Parts: sequence; C-alpha cells; structure tokens
Amino acid sequence: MKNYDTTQTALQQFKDPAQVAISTEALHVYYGQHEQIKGIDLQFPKQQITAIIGASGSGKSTYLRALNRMNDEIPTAKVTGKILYHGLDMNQKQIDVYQMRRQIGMVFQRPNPFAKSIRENITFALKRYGLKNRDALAQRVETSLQQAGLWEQVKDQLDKSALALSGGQQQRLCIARALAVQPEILLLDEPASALDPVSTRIVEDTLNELKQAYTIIIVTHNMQQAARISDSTAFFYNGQVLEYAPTKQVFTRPQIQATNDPNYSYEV
Ligand SMILES: Nc1ncnc2c1ncn2[C@@H]1O[C@H](COP(=O)(O)OP(=O)(O)OP(=O)(O)O)[C@@H](O)[C@H]1O
Repeated sequence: MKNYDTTQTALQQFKDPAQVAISTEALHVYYGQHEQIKGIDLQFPKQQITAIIGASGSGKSTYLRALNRMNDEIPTAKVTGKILYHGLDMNQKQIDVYQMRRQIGMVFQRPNPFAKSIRENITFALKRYGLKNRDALAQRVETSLQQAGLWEQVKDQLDKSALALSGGQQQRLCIARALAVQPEILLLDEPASALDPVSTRIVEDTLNELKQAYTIIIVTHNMQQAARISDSTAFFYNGQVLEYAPTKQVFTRPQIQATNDPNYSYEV
C-alpha cells in the first residue's frame, strides 16, 4: 500500500454542537498490543449520511463497531478515548450498553435475519424491551417495514420465514429490525456488499429516505456508492482519518493526495 502523509489531515468541524449526533475524541482501538485505530476525532452530523471509505484493513469496521461498543464482544479488543452522545461519554464502564444500542443500531455486512418469521424478526427486540401490546407491536412491524421499503412485498406473508426472502429483502428486513426499536443513529457496515446491483440500489434508496429521520453512518468499499448516497465522507488510512469533508468536495476537490490518487484501488 502506498504511504500517505498522515500529518496532512483535513477534518470538517461543526461549530454548533446541536448539529452533531455523535462524535469521537482521541479514539483508539487495540487488538491485544496492536494499535489499530490511532486516535480518531470525528463529528457526525445529524440527519445526514456519512460514508467511511478507505482501503481494506484501514480500520473502517473496527471504528464503526466502536461507536456502539460492539468491540466489547471481542475479548482482545480495548477501546480508549471518548464516544460522545447527548453529552455523555458512551465509552465508560457504567454505560448500559444494551440500552445504548437501542439508540445506536447496527446493520451488518451479511443479512443476518433470525430463523423466525418476518414478523418475529421485528417484534423480538421490542418484546425484550417490554412492549407487549399487540396493536402497538403490529403498528411497529408495519411502520418499520414501510421505512425499509419492504412492506408492500411482505405484508401478506408476515408469518413466512425470513430465511425464505431474497438477499436484498433480508437486508431490508435487517434494516427494518434495526429501525423497529426507534434508534437515532444507524450504523451500517457494507450493507450492500452481498447484494446484487438492483437490491443495492433499493437499499441505497431506502437509506436516502431514512436520512430525513435518522443519522446514518455507512462503511463502504465502493467509492461510487459513497458518492451516490453520502453527504459527508471520511477517508480512512491506516487507522487514521486523512480527510473528512462534504462528499462533493472529497470527490471533486480532494484536499489530500490519497483521495486524488488514480492508482488507489477501490471496487466500483
Ligand atoms: N477481532 C479482531 N482481532 C484482531 N485483529 C482484528 C480483529 N478485527 C479486525 N482486526 C484487524 O484490524 C485491522 C482493521 O480491520 P477492519 O476490519 O477494521 O478494517 P476495514 O477497513 O473495515 O477492512 P475491510 O474493508 O477489509 O473490511 C485488520 O488488520 C484486521 O486484521
């Protein structure tokens, strides 16, 4: 991999804290002794889509997982620094991670619906969070499937196994499942990488609709996808952020030579 000058970073900043949904300060992630994320300061604006791009191994997924403490599940991982959300540092022991993930939901690379019905995929977490009323549950099923652009296709077969859906439909079900608990922030780790181009476009359209109500942070390998759907783009390199700016600027007037490097390899 080509070496870039990591001292040349250019990061957009928001003067009004009310514009920021979540931010990190001096965030480091270690796997054992190895420092993988090297002190990242980023602010993510509300109700926008932010894309995280960068070469394989640059730490995109590791950083994304840190935002809702998913690295806690990896025994060798240690996270230091701050994850600021509503004025609180989420990277503290006393934070109730289960409740926090209700606000900061996640969708993974491979669609991973439960081996249950479409309906139960949506209601499972809601019931665990204490919602018992049947009408309220039914309403939440409909709303979240509508938001994910899946309702019309599945409304007459809610008791069918989720595993019988196509890959694209399964991923939209996973988005609906994440939305059902009414989070503020949606983290997506290459949500379209296992999908065909048509399903990819449908998921992208869904995300574009969702940003009116949610803050979306998406890791993608695909530069064109980042250009199509995101408002801001953060360019990761070797556990650091080289550039973070409005997407139009990153793709048309890159401040940093890495984003302007025609030899930089990406899937398109
Ligand atoms: N659970 C883990 N234990 C040890 N090392 C890990 C673990 N997960 C990731 N890594 C290492 O951390 C580095 C960054 O991985 P990460 O998945 O965050 O990168 P990425 O930019 O998302 O890559 P890709 O685009 O290939 O998914 C890689 O070198 C990877 O091998």
